[in-house]
Amino acid sequence: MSSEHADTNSVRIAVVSSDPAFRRMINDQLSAALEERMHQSCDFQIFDGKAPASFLMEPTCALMTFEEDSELKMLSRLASRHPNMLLLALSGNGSVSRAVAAMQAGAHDFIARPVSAESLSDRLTDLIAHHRPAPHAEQHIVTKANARHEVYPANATAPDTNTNNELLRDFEGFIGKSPAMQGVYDQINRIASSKAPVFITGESGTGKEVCAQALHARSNRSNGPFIAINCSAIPAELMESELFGHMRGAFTGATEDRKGAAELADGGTMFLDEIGEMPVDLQAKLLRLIQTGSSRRVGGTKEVSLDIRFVAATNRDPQEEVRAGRFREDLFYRMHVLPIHLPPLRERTGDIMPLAQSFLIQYAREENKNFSLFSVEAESMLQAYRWPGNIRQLQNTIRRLTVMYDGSVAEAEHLPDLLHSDEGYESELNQAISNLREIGTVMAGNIAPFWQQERDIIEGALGHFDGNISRAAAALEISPSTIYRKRMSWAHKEAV
Ligand SMILES: Nc1ncnc2c1ncn2[C@@H]1O[C@H](COP(=O)(O)OP(=O)(O)OP(=O)(O)O)[C@@H](O)[C@H]1O
Repeated sequence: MSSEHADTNSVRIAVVSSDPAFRRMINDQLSAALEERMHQSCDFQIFDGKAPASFLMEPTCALMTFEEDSELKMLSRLASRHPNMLLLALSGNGSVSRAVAAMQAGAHDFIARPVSAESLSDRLTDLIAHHRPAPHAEQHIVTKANARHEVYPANATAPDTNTNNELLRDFEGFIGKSPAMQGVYDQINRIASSKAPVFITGESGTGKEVCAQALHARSNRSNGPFIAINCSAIPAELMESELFGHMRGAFTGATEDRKGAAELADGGTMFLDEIGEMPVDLQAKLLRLIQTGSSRRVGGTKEVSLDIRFVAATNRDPQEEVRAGRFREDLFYRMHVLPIHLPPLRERTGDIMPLAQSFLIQYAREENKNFSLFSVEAESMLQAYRWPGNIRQLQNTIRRLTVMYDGSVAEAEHLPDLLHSDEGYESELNQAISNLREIGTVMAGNIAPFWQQERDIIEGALGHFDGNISRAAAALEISPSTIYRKRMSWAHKEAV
């Protein structure tokens, strides 16, 4: 495994497998065999079943087990997102059709399992030595160097050349330079080297997993393992053995001794995603691990001392979960030492376009499309929308657009109906009105009709932006069509 002193030339290898025995083989045998064979240190990152949303630093190679047809999608996503990464698929079903399916999904090689650490390390050494990354030949990626020579259609805005290449991230996998995110990066920098637990909160899709990986990458244990456990994805009855491992015979089906996530994370970081979903009795055992730094396998008697940095995340209100008895109070206070909150996208609207632009370029490349820009109208709509599903929703919106349509400019009509509707705007207005009522500031006769006040606000914004409807709409976080519609209704009101 990666030593604490691994040099910067280490070979980065990602492992994605829901099979604990395979993960254990990698940890216990492959890493040493490979380092010996390659005469180079190797950094392993191990993921339990679900391929990560993104890597902080692209691995040279990824090993992925796939036993179900449904996993092919994940394989093909990994392959298309990381065209330069060597991708090795392994399956217990060594049939020709399985191998063909893997290669068609983008794997560079296919290996039937079981496979010994020695043959796997021989094969890997050979593949890595001969792997030539695909050149980044797609010309629709505008780089800083050639951006000045691009000609943009009249109704489109030139992309920010600092953000339109998905390889350009602002901070360890994050895109976004808003003051709110600068604050997050600053916090990550300040706390990364501490061993104290970190507790990340934030709505779904705000980047909590990206944040956990950034903390690991900036820590002095970045050469150690990063083990991610999604507590909502593991059945309750398997969770204890997933976390702590088990001894042979500990329960039906435990046919051999097995390390759990805790032992695998020794020397590195353990990310407990959706920690509030962990069964309460297991939370007590996790607390003990955090407090004592020692762990015992299910059915075992021996305690092992471990050196782990814990990072937990939840998209719920943890204090509310404590009140409801779903989250142990003692565990909450033990984990809640260094809190980080990821702000929702609607509170950092300045990040919307850099993110959208980067996703557009990335997905256009994956889908073999030419999209490279947004029209001014599309941009206004993206900026005006409130993105309740945050960055994940923005990502999905842009992916859908690149799959469904063609062209080089992403237009307003390529965006889903949701973004065209005024629903969000209307409900906010209603909320504002009821707030006003509540604080008793509405005094009949002493205040102008609502439509006139609304007109003053909108006309004020238009004046500020020299009559530019798109920019005024974006600033007011409403769609341009709302402004057109309101203007018609005021004309009508004034005429009567
Ligand atoms: N600032 C960002 N820049 C680029 N991509 C981001 C950013 N934030 C999030 N993402 C991407 O958005 C998607 C969702 O992020 P992530 O899984 O980290 O969110 P999450 O908060 O952990 O969500 P959940 O609570 O639903 O698990 C991922 O594909 C991630 O790579």
